[in-house]
Amino acid sequence: MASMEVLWGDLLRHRADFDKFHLRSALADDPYRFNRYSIEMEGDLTLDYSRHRISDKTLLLLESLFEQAEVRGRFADMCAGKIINETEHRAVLHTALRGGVDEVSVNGQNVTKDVEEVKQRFLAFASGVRDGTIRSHTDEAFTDVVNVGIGGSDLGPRMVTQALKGWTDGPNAHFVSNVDGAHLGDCLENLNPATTLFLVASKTFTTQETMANARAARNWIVSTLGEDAPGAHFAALSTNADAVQAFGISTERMFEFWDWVGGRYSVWSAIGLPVAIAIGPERFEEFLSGARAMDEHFATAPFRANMPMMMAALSLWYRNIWACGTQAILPYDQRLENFPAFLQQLDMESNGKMVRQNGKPISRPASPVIWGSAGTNGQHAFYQSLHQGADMVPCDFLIAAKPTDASEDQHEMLLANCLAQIEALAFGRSEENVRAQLAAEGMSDDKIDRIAPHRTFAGNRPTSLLLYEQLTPHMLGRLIALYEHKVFAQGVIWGVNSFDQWGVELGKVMANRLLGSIQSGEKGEEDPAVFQRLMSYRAD
Ligand SMILES: O=P(O)(O)OC[C@H]1O[C@H](O)[C@H](O)[C@@H](O)[C@@H]1O
Repeated sequence: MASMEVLWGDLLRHRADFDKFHLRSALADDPYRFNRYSIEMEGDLTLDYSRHRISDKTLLLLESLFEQAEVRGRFADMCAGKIINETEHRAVLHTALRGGVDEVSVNGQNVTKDVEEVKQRFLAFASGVRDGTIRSHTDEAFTDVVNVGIGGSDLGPRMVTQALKGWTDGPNAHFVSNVDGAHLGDCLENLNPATTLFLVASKTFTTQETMANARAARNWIVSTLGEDAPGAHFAALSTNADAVQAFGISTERMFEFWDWVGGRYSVWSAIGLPVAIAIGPERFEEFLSGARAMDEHFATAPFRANMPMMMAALSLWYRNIWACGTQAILPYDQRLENFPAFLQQLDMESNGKMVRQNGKPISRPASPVIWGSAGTNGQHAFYQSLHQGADMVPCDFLIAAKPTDASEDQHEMLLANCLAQIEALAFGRSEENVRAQLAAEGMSDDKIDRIAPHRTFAGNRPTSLLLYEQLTPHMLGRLIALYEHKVFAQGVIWGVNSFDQWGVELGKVMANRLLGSIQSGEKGEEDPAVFQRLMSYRAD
């Protein structure tokens, strides 16, 4: 089989086959393009990738790349608990958190058994909070739950809780992450301390922002309910039992997870407790089962029928062969408005690297910038540039056929807008067509010459569509795992370690040093030149 570099060379040369390609004719000339370039799973989830600058040959070359990199074998290694996170010497086992897997052990730890035990504990806690048997210091049922965490200890549970609002029947959920005191302050403004439960979510239990917010929350409870109150008003989700106890939360109120769960992959662990409180244990199990179904699909479906592999392949094609620096995530679902932010961490923290697992530089750029927002809002903001800007931005559109509980007529408008955008991006509008229309409207030739270039859309802009029946817990579990595996497959092809994040350390260390300087007012040798100006503004 050809080596990876030969395959990359073949792909680069193959790009020239698209010099005269346009999606307008590709779609119009081939009535079977959707049938050939779409994948359906479980009868209610479709990936339509027919609007891409690809041919069968593209897919054959990309498939060879996946085979050569042994993506499937690497995934099997991951699920078996091998130490694939080499720089931190850790296994990567978020797949074991979904349950229903063969027994896995890591360094003598029976992972499957521990996962099940902790899950039963945190789901029982969720039930107790929901039915009011777990009560506050003042012997009341909790009305509000505040998750205090950041990064993976915030983005996942925040996004999932909002996405599943249609399935929520627990206390009100709130999420506080930013070290900016306004975040916690604004959240607590309308809450009653007597009926508010805090979940301190931190894998390490040392993160500056989370610990600062947790201390402030504790002070709020003590100042309103007294010194004895925090025990009833706090629980911890963490891997660090000592730090949890030092903070004053008892081990009965601590729900643990393990170092083989990366922060951005942790919503399936005890970090999912706020989700379980919001939707209940049964629906939380359905959420897990969705992810498990996608794990099985990724492990077993052939390349052309494998959604995560196809999405990874298309993303590689545009990133490395077409030099697209960004990719947009556009959910036509207001409740998925935090999905792009969640995927930013998943993709960019996993693959935003320039060094391979073996320490050597990568020969081509890895993770693109991931960005986006909910449709239709984005249409009235940045879509102008998607249609007529200089950069080609491959986009993922997501939409449910049926709304969860929005009105049907407005959902029809949402559907129409979503389909209209993918068509407009693919087909564009030719100058000839624009000229004909302007002439029919009675515009003079002179004016048409001036206006037509502005109203012409080049089109040929690639999009994927993820179309699903409804955003149920099971469906959301599948969608998240789909992107997890997409990111994994790309990481394998680029040869990076997708499971460390050393790039976030330096800023943290420097912030700690600067905090000392800001508190004392004395500039240290390494502090920035602007420091004195900052202090002069603070003094006024
Ligand atoms: O859960 P914690 O230990 O508080 O970490 C929270 C977050 O902070 C770090 O800086 C990492 O970049 C993230 O991957 C992590 O999710």
